Amino acid sequence: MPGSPGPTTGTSSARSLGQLASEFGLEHIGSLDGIEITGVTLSTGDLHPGDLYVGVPGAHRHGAEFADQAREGGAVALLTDAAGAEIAKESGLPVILVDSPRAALGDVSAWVYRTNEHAPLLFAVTGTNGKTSTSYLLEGILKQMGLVTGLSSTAERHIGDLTVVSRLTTPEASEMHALLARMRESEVRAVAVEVSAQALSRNRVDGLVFDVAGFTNLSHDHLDDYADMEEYFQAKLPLFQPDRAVRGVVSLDSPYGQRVVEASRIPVTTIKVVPPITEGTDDADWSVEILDEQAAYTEFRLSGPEGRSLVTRVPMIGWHMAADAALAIVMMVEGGFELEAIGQALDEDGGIVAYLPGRTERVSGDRGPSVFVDFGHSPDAFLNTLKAVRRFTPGKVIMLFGADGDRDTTKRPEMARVAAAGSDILVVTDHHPRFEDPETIRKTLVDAAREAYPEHEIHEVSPPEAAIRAAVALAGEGDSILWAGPGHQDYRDIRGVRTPYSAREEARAALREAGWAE
Ligand SMILES: CC(=O)N[C@H]1[C@@H](OP(=O)(O)OP(=O)(O)OC[C@H]2O[C@@H](n3ccc(=O)[nH]c3=O)[C@H](O)[C@@H]2O)O[C@H](CO)[C@@H](O)[C@@H]1O[C@H](C)C(=O)N[C@@H](C)C(=O)N[C@H](CCC(=O)O)C(=O)O
Repeated sequence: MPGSPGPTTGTSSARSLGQLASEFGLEHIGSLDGIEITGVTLSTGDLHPGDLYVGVPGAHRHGAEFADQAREGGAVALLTDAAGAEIAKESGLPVILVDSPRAALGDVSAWVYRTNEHAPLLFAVTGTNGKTSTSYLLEGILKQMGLVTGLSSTAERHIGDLTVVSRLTTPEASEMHALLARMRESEVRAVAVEVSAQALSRNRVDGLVFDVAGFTNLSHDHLDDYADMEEYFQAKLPLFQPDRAVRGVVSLDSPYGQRVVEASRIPVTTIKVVPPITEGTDDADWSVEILDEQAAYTEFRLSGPEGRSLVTRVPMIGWHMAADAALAIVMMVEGGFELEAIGQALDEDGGIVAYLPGRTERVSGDRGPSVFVDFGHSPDAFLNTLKAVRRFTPGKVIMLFGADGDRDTTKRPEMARVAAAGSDILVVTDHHPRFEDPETIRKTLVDAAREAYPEHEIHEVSPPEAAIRAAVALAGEGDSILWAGPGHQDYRDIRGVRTPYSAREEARAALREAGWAE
């Protein structure tokens, strides 16, 4: 079942529905006598027999409309609001009433799954860019320290060595707690969780208190969901309050970092790259100095209080990846690990060992142009990745990208301008058009780039299969192609249909066809 962590296997025993109602002081309709629940879900798509189905009023439908389907799938009760109870009154399911099912979901799930009994060390990472990278790097370094780890990220969820597909960056609270219960059964000791602003706005991490919360940066994104940057910024702040995290590590590399520090009500440690990326920020507790940038790795020195320091390598390109790795290390230090022990473990392996699917992932071999596939889809992400690629590219930098349909449209012109400014050649193509006309999206991008850089070489090629082949045909030995946007994803959303598609596979095929790879 995609996205579902699956049922727990029994070490988390069933809980009495009557006890749940009395524990939370909740009213109910129908008898709860003898009813046992083994899980919680708010989606019939993720339902397991024995679940409590939570009927949430959604953007499109009230979840209670699916109560019959839930009962047929094995749900033993419904938790919903008064409107939901009215909708589901013929379902035959006993109903527990709450004012806001979404707001109740986290605490109820934590109780059902006993999440806070023997909880692993919990790390949360938030920010516009670098959430996935920092989470994977945390997981990688924790593994190098010999721990059994868990991961919840945009790309994948990991329970030890088992991989579960991700649908949302941060799963709904019921799925999150079920995931943590599975992790406990697998004796996971430390978990890295990517926390989106949407997750904080929609109660998806309720019922959890993270040991350490990390902030990467904030820049233009998600203005389809938030009225402006200020509202988007404010959505991040609840993570840095005592009911959500014990301590925080905040990067000062974006101007918003300083404001996160000021608004936090938990002890916060700061980190920043030197020389600074953002002028005028305070000195940070920890600093990151980039020592060497190569196509295969970035080497950096991390220096902190009391003369502590380490030098290591992250197997990714760009200062921003070193910043993410350093943030992960300082989060571990705040989580109780000794910097010296971390340094020793990394030295034994020649640096950090982590594979980040579709994060400036090099898909080319030794011959021909270097080709990188990246997930970055904001102006800031484009800027950093293009700078990194430029640094080790002796020849031309070709930027291939498109923009998301039915998502923040205001960032498109800036994406195009940044893409043109940092490249020698632009190839504009399609990404997920969703319900928008792909040609119109491409036109916005091409027009914005042309207006800002009239002399720039721009090609408009659709579909992306043809665009990557066009980019490869324009490239030679010593050149680089950066394909920004699709990253790890294995589909394209075209008019609501997820068509199987992998940019990484397409890029490899294009290189083979051009004779650059076997
Ligand atoms: C805007 C938003 O967050 N929407 C989420 C919301 O959908 P919705 O309110 O439209 O739900 P609905 O279709 O009205 O259905 C109402 C309820 O009925 C249930 N239902 C519905 C149909 C059915 O057959 N069975 C069923 O049980 C649904 O699970 C839901 O609980 O509840 C759904 C169920 O959990 C989510 O899948 C859905 O996320 C959608 C897919 C989404 O795209 N969310 C984005 C905005 C998001 O959260 N993005 C961030 C991105 C972060 C980043 O890029 O950094 C993320 O964390 O992923």
